[in-house]
Amino acid sequence: MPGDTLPVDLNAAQREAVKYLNGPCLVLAGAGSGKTRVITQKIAYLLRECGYSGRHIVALTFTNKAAKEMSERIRSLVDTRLARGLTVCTFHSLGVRFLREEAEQINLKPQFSIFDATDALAIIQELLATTDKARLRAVQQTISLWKNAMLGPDEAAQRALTPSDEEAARVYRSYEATLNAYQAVDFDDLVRLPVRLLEQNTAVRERWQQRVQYLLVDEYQDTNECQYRLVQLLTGDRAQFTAVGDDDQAIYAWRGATVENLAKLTTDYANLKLIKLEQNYRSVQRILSAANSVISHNPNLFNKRLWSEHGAGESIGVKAIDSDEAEAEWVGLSISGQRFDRRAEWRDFAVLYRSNQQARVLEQALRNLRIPYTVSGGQSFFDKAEIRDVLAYLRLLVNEADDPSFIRAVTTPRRGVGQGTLKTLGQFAATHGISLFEAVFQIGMTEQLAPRQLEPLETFGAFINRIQARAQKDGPDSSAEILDELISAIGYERHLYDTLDERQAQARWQNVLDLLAWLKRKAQEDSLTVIDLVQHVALVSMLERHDEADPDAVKLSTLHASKGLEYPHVFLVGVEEGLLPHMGREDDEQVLAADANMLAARVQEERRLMYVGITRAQRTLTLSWCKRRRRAREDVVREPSRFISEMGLASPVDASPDPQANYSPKERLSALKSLLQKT
Ligand SMILES: Nc1ncnc2c1ncn2[C@@H]1O[C@H](COP(=O)(O)OP(=O)(O)OP(=O)(O)O)[C@@H](O)[C@H]1O
Ligand SMILES: [Mg+2]
Repeated sequence: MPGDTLPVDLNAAQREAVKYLNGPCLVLAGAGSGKTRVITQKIAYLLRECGYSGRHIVALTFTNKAAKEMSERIRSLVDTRLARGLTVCTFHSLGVRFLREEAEQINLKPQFSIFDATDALAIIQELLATTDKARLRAVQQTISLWKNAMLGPDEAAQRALTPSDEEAARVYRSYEATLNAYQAVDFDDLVRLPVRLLEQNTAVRERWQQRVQYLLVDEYQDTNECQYRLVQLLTGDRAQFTAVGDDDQAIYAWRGATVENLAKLTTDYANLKLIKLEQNYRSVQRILSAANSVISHNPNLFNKRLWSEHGAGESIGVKAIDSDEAEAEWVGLSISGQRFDRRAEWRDFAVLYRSNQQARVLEQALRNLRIPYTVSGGQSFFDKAEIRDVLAYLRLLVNEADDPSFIRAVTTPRRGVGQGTLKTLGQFAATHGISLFEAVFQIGMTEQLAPRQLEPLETFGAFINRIQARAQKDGPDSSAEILDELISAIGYERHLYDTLDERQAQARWQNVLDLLAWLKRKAQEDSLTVIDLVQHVALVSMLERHDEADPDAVKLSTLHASKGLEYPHVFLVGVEEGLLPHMGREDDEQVLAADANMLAARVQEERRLMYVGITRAQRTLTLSWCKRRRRAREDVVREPSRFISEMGLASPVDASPDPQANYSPKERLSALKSLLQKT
């Protein structure tokens, strides 16, 4: 029998959740109630007390960062030896591992490429032959929703009712064929393909069910249909799993996630153990009350109310400011002042916002004030041109069939391969059903290209082959060396200085160096070969930036990316109608205005996002909204968000928690001076 050496810092309900092993278990509870803690402690319990081997436990988190934090936490709780083989990762990373092992079963090479949203959009653009961004994105979104609902091109075509869905269904078919030709999968496939294989192939299913003896899922409310199926298939009839979630924090409906998955568990598993947690360990009571008050305006599936022993805390501040620039500066000054007054660290502060576009002014203001900061959830580092350039080479090394990477690599830096050459090469490849890279070695025999066209192609081919041979032969120890060799052989630094002004070239080269340093560190830490690295990178680019180290810096983050995290002091900026709740672009606004149900659903999802934001705060929360904001080069008049009045604050407008926060810079400076004199 397992002993009872659970740590004392679990309450009765948490303990029950940790120790429950008689089948499926759902922990349903509000923010900060220790759901994630239940998962970590349960893994430790399984390893230490119940004789589970790490190899048989899989824990799924929502982001790579959350996975990393969870692994570290577990390693601090149990002996490294015990945790060996343990899998803590995102659904998508698990999908990559699965597909690499099972690739042959679905006619995929284990070195398949993973296409991110930008790659996918480029393919759709080519197929649709339009540059209308809104239309492209709509098609992409529709395909993605179909994939997540496990609908293939045929089924999609059958169900398509509107002309735009019919168009999307046509594109879907060619899109699949294109991915196939490139030996590539997109993000949705990382879950969809494993599900399909597990459903169709009994031997594979039994093997995986043997392997996954206990499964844990964090942030369960944001799983989609496909992810739900994966959980079911991996755990089989034994259904040994624990899912934790909070329906009030479901913020990914727009990506096909469905909170109904929570309710569905209760119907699919008659023996489901449902555990609720009610004590919040994160925030002071005022913050919790505000969160409870806002979310009570939504209809919900499960009723829950949180309480905290942390005391009332300071009152929540709401600041109205003239413009977004003034708001950013005010936030920066307040943080500096509070850091001093509260003897806090920079890392104790987070600034959260609804939309990525808000980051730019905030970054500018913090830079001006010399406040260190990191940004997460922003425009991905991996979307920068220089990063995509370098990664194209790596992707091509790993998967020769990746034509988009071939084109990018062979033309950057310029090496005398022009559009005409590429076109001839493309036609040759298409006629023979081979990749562009293969075509390089075969087209020479046909005299379709002049010698001066052929020569740079062949040189390029030989160069890639040479490095490829090393990458395939050498183990993780050589990853760093191979990377260095590749970058210097490409001559990328010189290319940047040749094509850009010095300042830009310098900035971009620095990004490349950062990428290399990060790749090398990853290779070393996790003992990854160049091939492993490339697939790893594709996943990181999905949600988060490469901010793995935790420097003492203020955290700037979108609300979406702040999920699951906590900070002593939170500034929630831009709390305005139109921005939070977000109504999207103008065309979106019109669509919403015409459809009451859609509008209501949107506002509810935005309200949950507001709830997520409020509940990130441990000790203080300050909101701000701007009377005017720049929108597409125009100043637009704004109103405070309805969510502010829904918080039920005593005197909502301009009630600042910290009287000093209302000081002008000059006043603040003198306040600081006087404080300095006193101490
Ligand atoms: N029993 C406990 N005793 C003391 N502290 C606890 C306890 N349970 C959780 N905590 C702490 O409370 C905070 C919130 O816990 P955790 O992050 O696990 O909550 P959560 O329910 O996952 O929140 P979210 O919904 O935001 O993801 C953490 O700092 C955690 O260490
Ligand atoms: Mg959590």
